This record gives sequence, structure tokens and C-alpha cells, in this order.
Amino acid sequence: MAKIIDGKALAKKMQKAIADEVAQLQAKYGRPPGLAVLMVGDNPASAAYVKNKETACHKAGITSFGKHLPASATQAELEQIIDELNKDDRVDGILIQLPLPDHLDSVALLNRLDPDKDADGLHPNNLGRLVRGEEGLRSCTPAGVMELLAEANIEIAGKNAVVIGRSILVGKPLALMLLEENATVTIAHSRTKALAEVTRKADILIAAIGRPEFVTADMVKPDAVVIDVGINRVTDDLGKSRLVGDVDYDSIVAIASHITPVPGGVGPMTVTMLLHNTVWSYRRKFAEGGSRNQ
Ligand SMILES: NC(=O)C1=CN([C@@H]2O[C@H](COP(=O)(O)OP(=O)(O)OC[C@H]3O[C@@H](n4cnc5c(N)ncnc54)[C@H](OP(=O)(O)O)[C@@H]3O)[C@@H](O)[C@H]2O)C=CC1
Ligand SMILES: Nc1nc(=O)c2c([nH]1)NC[C@@H]1CN(c3ccc(C(=O)N[C@@H](CCC(=O)O)C(=O)O)cc3)C=[N+]21
Repeated sequence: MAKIIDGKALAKKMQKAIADEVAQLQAKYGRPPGLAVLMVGDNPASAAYVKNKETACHKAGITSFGKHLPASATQAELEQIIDELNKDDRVDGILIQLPLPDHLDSVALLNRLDPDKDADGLHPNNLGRLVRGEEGLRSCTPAGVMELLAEANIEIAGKNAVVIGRSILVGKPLALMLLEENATVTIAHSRTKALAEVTRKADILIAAIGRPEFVTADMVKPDAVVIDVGINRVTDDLGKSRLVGDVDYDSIVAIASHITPVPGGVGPMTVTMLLHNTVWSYRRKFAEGGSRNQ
């Protein structure tokens, strides 16, 4: 039976440490860190994320500024909100919930973020820093996966890591972070041929696909470490809605060495890394000696 990597427990531990740090920093700098989340429309996965994030911010002493716009919001409206948040001295981190409705140009909006407030590390400056192995704001979900691997004492150097998924949000940055830790990295995607043959070579297999229970036991090498990034809402036979990952947990838990559950795996760590990034931006602003927005 696989060891279960408990993301909820690690998130709780790290969020407690962040709360203690925020209390000290607020006493020193006179204001709390602030995080703004920009959400357009009503994507259910995003709604769950926003709710968890607001609760976590509250507990950690971080002020949260929610901007929820209807699906009909225009590019110009969003640009104006981003400009205001960039200028707002109470805001240290800004997150644009993805995906945005099709009529909006998400790349242009991400490019407009102040890179020092880019809480999800998606601005080209921050992605470029990641490619170069420089310090900077890093995407929350991949950073959370790296924390989970470290907490479970998984050796990464020299291992075959296979990431299924190549999004800018998860798959690509995660592949770069694994490479930085000296894994031999393969990125698989929808055009990959003989996917099961590729994934069966993985010592560390990470699924970030967005398809419920897509990864089955025949795709996994015995004793592999399996990390499930997927968050999919499905309706079961009794008509009840529940969350499942991209991994067929019940069959793979029997053969893997480690596995993350859904819920309670990567999701809570994404929220934790968002708080971490916000506090990092806040500290850096004060350490730089004054705000560049004045
Ligand atoms: N746990 C968390 O905190 C988070 C979870 N998520 C979840 O993670 C999942 C992935 O998210 P995200 O990266 O944003 O999704 P995207 O839809 O942006 O990317 C999905 C990737 O999976 C690949 N893919 C799709 N179908 C297949 C297939 N049949 N075989 C192989 N590869 C396939 C796609 O390939 P191609 O590029 O060729 O189309 C693409 O690269 C979703 O379930 C999402 O809800 C996302 C963010 C945070
Ligand atoms: N720019 C951007 N960055 C993201 O990271 C991002 C995004 N946009 N858009 C939406 C997806 C989805 N996502 C989730 C994160 C945590 C949970 C989470 O905390 N899940 C809990 C359970 C939630 C529940 O029970 O409803 C868990 O897995 O245990 C869910 C979903 C981040 N995303």
C-alpha cells in the first residue's frame, strides 16, 4: 500500500508558520499583507479555490481583496482593475483566476500585471526567471508539489519524472522545477504517442490533465511516486457531486510507493503557496526600502 502524502496536514503546518510570520511583520511594518483575486464568471473549480483562499487569508492575517466580475466583463474593464491593483499600496499579490472566458485575452492581462505582485508567477519576467533558475515568484501549484515531494523525503535527483500536461499554469513550470532538482524530465501531452509506455518509465509521475481518473494502474510503474494535480467535479451514480483527481486513486494506491489524495493533496498546497508568495512580495517591498508605487 502506498504512503499517502497528506497535503492538508502540510498546508496546515505551513499556514500556521505563515500566520506567525505575518503577525510579526505586521507589528514591524504597520499594515498586513494584501492579496487581490480577480475572478471572471463562475467556473466551479475557481469558486472552490476562491473560497479556500479567502478562509486561509483570513486565518493568516492577510487582507483579501476579491474582485468578482460577470462573464460579460470586457478586456478594458479588466485592464483598468489591474492598473488600479498595481498602484494600490495595500495589495502585495494579485491573482487572475484562469481560465478566463474566451472573449478575453488572458496573455495580455497577465503581461499587464506588475511582476512584483504576480502572486501566481505567470508574468513573463517570473517565468523567465524560473527558466534561468533565478529567484522570483513561482507558480503556486507546481511550487506546492515540490513542497509535498520534499516533505515526503522523495529523492528527485537522477530520477525519471514524467509530467502529463504542459499548461503554463502547471505542467511547464513544474517540469522546470523538477529539472532544477536534477530529475530527468519528460513532458507528456495530448499528442504524446504510446502514453502508457512513457508513464510506466516514471519514478515520479505527475498528472495535471483535467480528466477524471485518467491515469490507470497499467500506466504506473510499481513503487512509483504519484502526484495528482487534477481537480475534477463529477456526479456519481447516486447523483451526488464529488471531487476526483486525474488519477484512478483506488487502483493505484495499491501499487505506488506514495500518492496524493484528492481532495487533501495538491489543492491545499496551492492555497498555501499563494499565501507564501504574497508574504514574500510584501517582505521584499519593505526590504527594498519604500514602495515603488509612490
Ligand atoms: N490542485 C490544484 O491546486 C490545481 C489543480 N488544477 C487542475 O489540474 C488539472 C490541469 O490543469 P491545467 O494545467 O490548468 O489544465 P489545461 O487544460 O490548461 O492543460 C491540460 C493539459 O493536459 C493535456 N492533456 C489533455 N488531455 C490529454 C490526454 N488525453 N492525454 C495526455 N495529455 C492530455 C493537455 O495537452 P495539450 O497541451 O496537448 O492540449 C494539456 O497540456 C485540472 O484538473 C485543473 O482543475 C489546476 C490548477 C491548480
Ligand atoms: N491563476 C490560477 N491559479 C490557480 O492555481 C488556479 C486558477 N487560476 N484557476 C482555478 C484552478 C483550480 N485551483 C484550485 C486550487 C485549490 C483547490 C483546493 O483547495 N481544493 C481542495 C478541496 C476543495 C473543495 O472541497 O471544494 C482540495 O483539493 O483538498 C481547488 C482548486 C487553482 N486554480
